[in-house]
Amino acid sequence: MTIPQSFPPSTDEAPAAEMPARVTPMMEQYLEIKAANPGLLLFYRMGDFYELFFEDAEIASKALGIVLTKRGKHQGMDIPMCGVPVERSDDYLHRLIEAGHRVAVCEQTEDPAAARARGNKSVVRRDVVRLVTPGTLTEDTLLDARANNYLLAIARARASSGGDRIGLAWIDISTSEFIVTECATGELAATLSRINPNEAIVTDALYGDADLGPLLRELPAVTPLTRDVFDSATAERRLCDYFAVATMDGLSAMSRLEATAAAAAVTYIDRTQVGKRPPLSPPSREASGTTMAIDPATRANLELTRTLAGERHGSLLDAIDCTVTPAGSRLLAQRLAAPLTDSAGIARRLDAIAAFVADSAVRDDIRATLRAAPDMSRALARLSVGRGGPRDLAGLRDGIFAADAALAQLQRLDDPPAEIAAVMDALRRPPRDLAREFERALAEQLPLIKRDGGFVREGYEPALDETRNLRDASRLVVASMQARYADATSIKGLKIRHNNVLGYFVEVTAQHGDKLMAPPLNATFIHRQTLAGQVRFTTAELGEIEAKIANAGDRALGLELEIFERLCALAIVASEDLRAAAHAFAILDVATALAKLAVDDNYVRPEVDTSLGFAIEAGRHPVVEQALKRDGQPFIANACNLSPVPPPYPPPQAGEGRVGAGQIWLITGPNMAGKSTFLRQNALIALLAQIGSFVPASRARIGIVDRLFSRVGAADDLARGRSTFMVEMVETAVILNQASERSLVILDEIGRGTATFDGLSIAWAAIEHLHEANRCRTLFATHYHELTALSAKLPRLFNATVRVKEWQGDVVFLHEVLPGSADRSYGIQVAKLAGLPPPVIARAKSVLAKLEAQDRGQTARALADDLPLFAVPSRAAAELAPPSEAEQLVEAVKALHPDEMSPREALEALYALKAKLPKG
Ligand SMILES: Nc1ncnc2c1ncn2[C@@H]1O[C@H](COP(=O)(O)OP(=O)(O)OP(=O)(O)O)[C@@H](O)[C@H]1O
Repeated sequence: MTIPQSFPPSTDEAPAAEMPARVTPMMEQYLEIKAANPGLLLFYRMGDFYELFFEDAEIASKALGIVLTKRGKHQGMDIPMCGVPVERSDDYLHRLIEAGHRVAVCEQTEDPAAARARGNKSVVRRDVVRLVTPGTLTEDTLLDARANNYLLAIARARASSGGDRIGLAWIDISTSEFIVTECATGELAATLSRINPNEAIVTDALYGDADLGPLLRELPAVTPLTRDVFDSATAERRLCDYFAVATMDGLSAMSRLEATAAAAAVTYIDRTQVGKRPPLSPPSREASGTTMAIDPATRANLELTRTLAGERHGSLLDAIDCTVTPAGSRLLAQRLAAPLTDSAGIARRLDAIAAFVADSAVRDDIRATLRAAPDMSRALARLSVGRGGPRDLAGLRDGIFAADAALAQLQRLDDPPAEIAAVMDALRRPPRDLAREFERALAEQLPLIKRDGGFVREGYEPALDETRNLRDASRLVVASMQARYADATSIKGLKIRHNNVLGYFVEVTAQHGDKLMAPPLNATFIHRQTLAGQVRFTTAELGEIEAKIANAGDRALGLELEIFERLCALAIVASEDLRAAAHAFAILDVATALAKLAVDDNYVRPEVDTSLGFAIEAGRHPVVEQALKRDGQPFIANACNLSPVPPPYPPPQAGEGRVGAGQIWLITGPNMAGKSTFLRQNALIALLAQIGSFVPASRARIGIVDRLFSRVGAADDLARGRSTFMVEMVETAVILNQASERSLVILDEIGRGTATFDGLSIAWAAIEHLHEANRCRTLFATHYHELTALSAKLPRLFNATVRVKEWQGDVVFLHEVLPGSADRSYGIQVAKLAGLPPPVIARAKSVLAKLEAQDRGQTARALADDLPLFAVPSRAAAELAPPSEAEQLVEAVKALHPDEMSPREALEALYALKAKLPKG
């Protein structure tokens, strides 16, 4: 929008007259504030409304579906305007934020009377009190209770070892969590999809970067900022300032790059909260490699937190989420997004679940306690930025009492494992006096917002009781006045009512109106308003009593607000202890929920160690099993063994001798037999084991998986100009280039998106590469039965198939995974089941018969004999050839980002480049 520099005039806040010649003081103020907040919609407070003008009004009216009106003119043109009532502004804000907008909320910061006192033409002072952006929300109404709301700052720097490094800092101000980490640029996509931020901030230069820019612009909201926000030289100072400490050393160990991102995040929070600093936990550092790396495609394909259609229902998270509190649900989502790679950490979580599996009585009692406990961390965050209400104080009170209840219940556990012992310590922290004080202070029924008053309990503060009595006594006087007036005028239906515009008034029906307006009654009753059915009056006596009531009411509210601030301050002093207890509740919720899931759905404790093993007995798919159960269908459990050495317990249906040696399972089988389900269930079991959950199997031994890759399902990515096949190949390339021995790879029908022979050849070569170069644990499902010939040459390749039965020309799916290979796909039978017209089925059968006459299998067997299987170029060899000096120089220049460098950094870079030149 272009902001008009000169404006039609007016003398006050009344709507501008048609075609005035000067800028109104109010519009002048509006334009100044608008110019100071570029890129944001301005909610400009006028009485009970937030008004929007010009292009803001056009955008908001369209996004919110509200009426666009006009107010005065500018340069002969109407000024578009729309408004939202302050009372319901949260709802409108929510919709604007969802639609990707950011909003500056501008309030009146003085009483209109004070403005009038300054002179006729004075405009009420207004200031922006807050910028509402997707990553900096605190209100319950604006937040999803079950999901974290992260603001992520992303900083980039050149590492001393060469290549770029990325520093990341993410904060949920509604819960105070603050985490930092570093990664290589190649890991950014996986890291972003793990953090799943609601808003990211980056430098202008990074936003425009040819490589990383597109990745960033895929996030739900990205705000590019000027370089100073990401200035590494001032980062430490800004962080110290925020945390009010002399040095960050005592709070958190961070790299310079992490500190740069962290400082950018707190600077942005400072800006958006306009001076109110939400308390944040000191940044906790996430060391790289401590979580399982899962790239965005795998995350999406495995439908971890959302299905491919974008629904929570049907995702793994939805299937395993038995938590009873929003904070527990958030923690479970966090854990699922970042499975651990440290077996001790996993064991700690599993121990806690095991304790609650063993003691169902304690588990059920804890869950009942948690169900009634409020979301303390979000209540606390709202109170600390001045947006809390009486119910938030009550939330903290109830939370502390719930901590006592939970502690008593946990003490019934015989020998609490480490995680539960830590939870118990945290639950002891919040000061009990605080809860007792809140208990004494707060009334039974609490209003949502403090300005409504009435939340302080009678008897808590004598001065407040006195003022309230005065106010209530005056109200009684009004009641008796009504009776007296009715008597004196002989109008039975005379009422004294109240509204915000007129205050107290006498109301009679239209038929009695004339009587009060005629002598002698008109000496007492002063006409105020005539409506269709009623006439309204006031009297001098009523005016007086109204003033008394208003004064007493104002005084009472003032006292209540003072008490509120006092209580709020007490809570803030105890905020660290309260947050610790809130987090302990979340841990307890997750542990008891996963224990309940384990018991209800018959999950077992996995054995997770540092080996490269992978042996699942009677594994099931957690989501498909639940869906089948709802329909009364059983899920057929299947074993899987990808361990490099024979395990002590061979899977029940395994073939002779070969199972233990197989690292790649090549699964062939008819359509609809359950290949994809089998692939995914094994990946999900590994994932569940590493978040520290029991798993759907009768036994599972899993050597830590460092990266999980999947290539399943196919969808185009038209937005990025990629066809289905291209997407498939890009994802396959990532796997072949990056999977290591510790990775777990699942590949479903590689190569099916192209011509048969191209597809078969690609699948063939990919398996050889996985076997020889990647050497990772792999599940590979395919309809190319020719690939099974590879097992003759690849010693760690094992053929498995999903069994079906043919019955009267139809196919019956048994869903059993067995050693061996399928001889056919039964595609035509499945097509028949799907309802393809009989002539098409008949024709397909005859075409198939002809095609099968030309035996492709023979060619494949010959290929398996011929191919130089071990000629896969080793990565080490490729890495050995050192780059030339010229290549090194070019790489070094390419890696420079002049827009992100200070003059000093630029000079240093220049020296470094010069030093790289060949001597002489
Ligand atoms: N182990 C199982 N027990 C019971 N039902 C199963 C099992 N595995 C799969 N199913 C059912 O069979 C359906 C098809 O499974 P899936 O999609 O895994 O088959 P597929 O072999 O990959 O098929 P296609 O080759 O056509 O992609 C599933 O939706 C599920 O309802």
